[in-house]
Amino acid sequence: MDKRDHCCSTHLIEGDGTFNVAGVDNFVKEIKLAECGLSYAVVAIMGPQSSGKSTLLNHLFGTNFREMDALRGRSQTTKGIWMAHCVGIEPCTLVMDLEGSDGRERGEDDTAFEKQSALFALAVSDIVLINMWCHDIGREQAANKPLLKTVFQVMMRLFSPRRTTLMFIIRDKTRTPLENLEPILREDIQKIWDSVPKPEAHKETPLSEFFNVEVVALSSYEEKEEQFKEQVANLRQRFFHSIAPGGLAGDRRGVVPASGFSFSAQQIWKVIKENKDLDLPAHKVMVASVRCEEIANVMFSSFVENEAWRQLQEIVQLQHVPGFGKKLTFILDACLSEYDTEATYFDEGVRSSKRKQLKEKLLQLIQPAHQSMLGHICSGTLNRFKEVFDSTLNEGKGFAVAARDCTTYFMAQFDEASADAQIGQTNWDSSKVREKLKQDIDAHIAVVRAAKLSDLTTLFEKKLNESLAAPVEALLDGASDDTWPAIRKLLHSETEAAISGFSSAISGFEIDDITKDKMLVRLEDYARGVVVAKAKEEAGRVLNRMKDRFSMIFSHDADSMPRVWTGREDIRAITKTARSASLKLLSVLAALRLDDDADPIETTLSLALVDPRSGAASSRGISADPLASSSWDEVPLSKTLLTPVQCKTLWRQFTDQTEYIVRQAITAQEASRKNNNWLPHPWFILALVVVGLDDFMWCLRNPLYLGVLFILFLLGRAFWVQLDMTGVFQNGILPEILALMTRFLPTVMNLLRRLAEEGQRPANADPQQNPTTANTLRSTTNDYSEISSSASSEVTTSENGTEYSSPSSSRKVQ
Ligand SMILES: Nc1nc2c(ncn2[C@@H]2O[C@H](COP(=O)(O)OP(=O)(O)OP(=O)(O)O)[C@@H](O)[C@H]2O)c(=O)[nH]1
Repeated sequence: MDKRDHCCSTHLIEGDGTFNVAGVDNFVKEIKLAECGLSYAVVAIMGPQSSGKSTLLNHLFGTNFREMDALRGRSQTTKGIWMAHCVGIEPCTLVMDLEGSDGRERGEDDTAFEKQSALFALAVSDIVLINMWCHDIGREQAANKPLLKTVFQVMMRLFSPRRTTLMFIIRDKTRTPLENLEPILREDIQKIWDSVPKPEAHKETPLSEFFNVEVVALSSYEEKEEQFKEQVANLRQRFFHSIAPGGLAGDRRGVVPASGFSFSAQQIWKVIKENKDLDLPAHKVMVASVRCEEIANVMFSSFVENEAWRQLQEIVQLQHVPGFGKKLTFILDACLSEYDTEATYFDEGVRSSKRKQLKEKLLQLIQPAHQSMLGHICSGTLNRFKEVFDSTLNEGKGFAVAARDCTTYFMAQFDEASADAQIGQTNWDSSKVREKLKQDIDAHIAVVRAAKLSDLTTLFEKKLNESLAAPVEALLDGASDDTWPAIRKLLHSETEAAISGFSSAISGFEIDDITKDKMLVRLEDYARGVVVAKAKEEAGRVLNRMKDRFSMIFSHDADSMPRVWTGREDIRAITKTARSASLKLLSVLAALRLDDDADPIETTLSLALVDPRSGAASSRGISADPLASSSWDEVPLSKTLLTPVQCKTLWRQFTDQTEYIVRQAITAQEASRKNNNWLPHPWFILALVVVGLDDFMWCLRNPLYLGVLFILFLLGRAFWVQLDMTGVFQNGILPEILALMTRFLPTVMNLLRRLAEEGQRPANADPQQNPTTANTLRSTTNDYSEISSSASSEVTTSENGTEYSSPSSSRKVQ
């Protein structure tokens, strides 16, 4: 197997100058270089081609660099730069085998790669071994002189922050002791150093400031192998703990952390290839910046993929997660700690700045989850507040106290929960969410408060309605002098009771005095409003009420028994009483009297409607009709239920619509009288008196006389009816006798004509169409014409919106 395929070595830079990125990365992973931090050393070897460099390294570090086969002659075996991991040396030591200088393969003039690789070795290594033949010491044309010159020249382009160890390995040492050779060598080195042109800043800088020069002599491997191996074994000891102070790689300034080695070497080679000066301190910062960025990105990705975080993120979308803050703090801490560990050896400024950026990125990532968590806390707290608040109110606790206690308790609960959700690495402020929760709680309290107060108000209004509406209706229906005092008393007592109950019911709300007074006044107004509404309602149907009352009184006796019209009743007196009672109803409902103020309405109505011929009304005359007005004296419009004009119209409708009842009663009374009258007709009695019983009997015996008497009776009766004698004599006897004389002749003529017509009509003609009969009935009822009014009524709308129906459409009282 090719020894170069061994896993612990790699071709770092190929012969054509290509940096083997993938190979180096694999190599670094293989030897776990990244875990070494700063505890590693890099050794490089330079020297003429085929000078036994690979042989020395393999014996010194246990590597497996390809060595030239001695039998095949001296030719180039190492091309470019190789790197291997030293076996069994602590700390981790990397060794680079450089292509030999002054090689025939590249030609005499091609020294570019030689310079580049020398500069690379100086920039990357802690120890540079310079392999040289013993016989070259002191020689003017020594093979190592151009190499040393190159090393010193390129050193000027390297802003090195540390001293590199230059270890000269003298191969094939002779019998001349090293003590004699070393000064000659150092003198040679100094000469070369002095001959190298330096920049102004380093004109006087001694070689020792840049290099720690060491000299080691080895016997020939080919001729004295045993001695060679022994000397190499001794030399190997010097590479143990080489990074300790005073060791070969003791100056650790500017060392790139092991995890950045690959990148650093790559960048250095890139700069060298571009033939630029190499600013190692700036390079170190650049490497730190790139590597810390890389580490931060890896940490961020691993956080995103972290199973614990993913679960937490998923659950918190749906529900409250107990211990959210602690869990997330732990995951974040682990992530940042890992970053710290990885980036610990890089430049502190760069490291901190990249850590800050990583933390910001992580916090940005987790913030939505934290917000969700606060949202759950907020909504959960609000919901529990609502439940507890409701149950506290149901337990009977005062509203204001319950609201205060619950608010304090649940705000504290929120504070506790939000502290639990707080992430250690942040100082996120939850005050806005807290403020929002407080607003939500206050809004809920306000809504519940308004609802409770509304319920209470409705309850007490309902109670007032129940305790006032029906009793007031009953009181108004029973209209009497005591109606309004009774209503006032009822209103007062019920209002007092409601206010007292309402006051104690709202005491727990801790309402300020002004608002409370307003609420009580509203309740008081409501009670008054119930009475006013009921009074208006009753006023609107006063006509029916009046008719009902009239009908009730007219049709029932003092014992509330239905009347039977026998003829002995005084219909006039009964009618008057019933009308007075109805008028009382009208006067009671004409105005609101809730403030104990007397008014003249009843007197005015009585004088104007029941007894218009007496009192003030008649004395003032027709033009001073007290009801011809739309307002009452001493009664404001606000308290007027029925205006005088409306009362007058209502009264007219009332009398019209009740006239029928009176007529019926009169008819019934007449019929009853007729049925019960057993005396002879007055004419008969008069005839008896005038002609005496004998003559009367004679008349009865003589049919002719009887016929004449009958004709005379019929004529007399006809005259009586035609001349309307009953009505006539009501106006006085003398004037009517004169009037009769003027009407007598036309009446006789009319009578004769009608008798002639009667004689021609069929015997079974309709008796109802007989005007004589009708006139007879009219004359009978004429006595009561003054009671009823013939005024026709019309549809009238009162001020309070009540429609008064015309007699034709209104319901007749039966
Ligand atoms: N004289 C002498 N020859 C040696 C010594 N060590 C090794 N050699 C021989 O030198 C030859 C070259 O050996 P390498 O180790 O391949 O030399 P190198 O410097 O690595 O060669 P390149 O990689 O091609 O530059 C081999 O034949 C070795 O046997 C030594 O100490 N003295």
